[in-house]
Amino acid sequence: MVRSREGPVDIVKWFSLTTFDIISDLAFGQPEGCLDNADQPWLSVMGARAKSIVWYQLSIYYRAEWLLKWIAPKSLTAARQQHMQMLAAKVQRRLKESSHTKDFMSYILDNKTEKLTNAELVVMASAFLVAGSGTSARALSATIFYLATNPVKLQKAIGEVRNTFQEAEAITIRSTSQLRYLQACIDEAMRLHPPQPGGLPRFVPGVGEEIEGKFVPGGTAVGVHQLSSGQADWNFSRAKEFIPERWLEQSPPSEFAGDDRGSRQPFSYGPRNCIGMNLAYAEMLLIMAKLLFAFDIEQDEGMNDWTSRQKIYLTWEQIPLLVRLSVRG
Ligand code: HEM
Repeated sequence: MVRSREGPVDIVKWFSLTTFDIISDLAFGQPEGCLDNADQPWLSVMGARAKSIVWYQLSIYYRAEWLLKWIAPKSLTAARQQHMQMLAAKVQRRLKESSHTKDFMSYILDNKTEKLTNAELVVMASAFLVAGSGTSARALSATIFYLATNPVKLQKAIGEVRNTFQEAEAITIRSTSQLRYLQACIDEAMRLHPPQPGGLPRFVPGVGEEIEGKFVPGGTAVGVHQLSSGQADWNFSRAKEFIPERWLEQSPPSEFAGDDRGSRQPFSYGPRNCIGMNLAYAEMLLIMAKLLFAFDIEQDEGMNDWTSRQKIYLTWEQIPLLVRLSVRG
């Protein structure tokens, strides 16, 4: 674990390294060793790959994929290619060395009814690694940001963890499921700063459908913009404030009883929503509980506008969030 005796640490980077190692281990039976080698290429390549997606979307929208190789910045195209090569190498390594424990790949490879080609396995690897690491790291970073900028809530979350556990070894996936306040902090952070901030498009089927009282013709792409719906005053009371309590049952019903909780769906909704949601909560609660148990946390100067400074390229641009961690007194 990182200590900031030498100064602040970029918590975005350390969460990203942690979640990448976890998903790599679960999916491929091979932790990538990112926490021991913070300068490995995976994170930078994945960041550049995310940025390159806007060029693909643009060219698809205008039906001009052939233009891509001229308009997309070369560095982004190169990062995308490097990412695919690294994924292909990872898949090959896993195919050569069968895993001692059951990983996600075991189930895919054991499936004899639908055998996947190498190319399909690489795309599947990409889905697991990209969907399963950056998203959780983003939610964790946002939770730390909002806690560090709201010291009263931070103390409440720390209190819950330290009163529940007397020793670090007792902090497990099973035992952290009882941390209601911490879970509410994560939910509130994902409301204000959803890891997938945009509206994931879906096409209206057939000739069209009525949506919210308006007819929308078939073939139209529709979606609910998560960042906007999470922060809309008509969905949430005191919408711009970080108030984890709104996610907890309260009696008598609080001022948040009228919140439209369903308007916020960070894991999407319906048959193609996130298959990793339960895993994500388990992983986030475990990481966050261990961090708050062991460290006192303070935000570094100049970080107050962290959320408003970053751009969105399908997902958030990765800019550092500097915090000071000191071993609890
Ligand atoms: C806070 C953490 C996470 C968030 C906010 C999140 C969010 C999402 C969202 C919004 C989608 C729908 C994407 C779309 O419709 O295009 C999705 C899909 C998916 N997620 Fe997650 N995710 C998280 C963690 C994970 C984890 C840990 C895994 C690990 C396995 C994972 C695996 C997937 C996969 C494989 C899909 C595609 C499902 C499908 O197409 O049927 N996610 N996720």
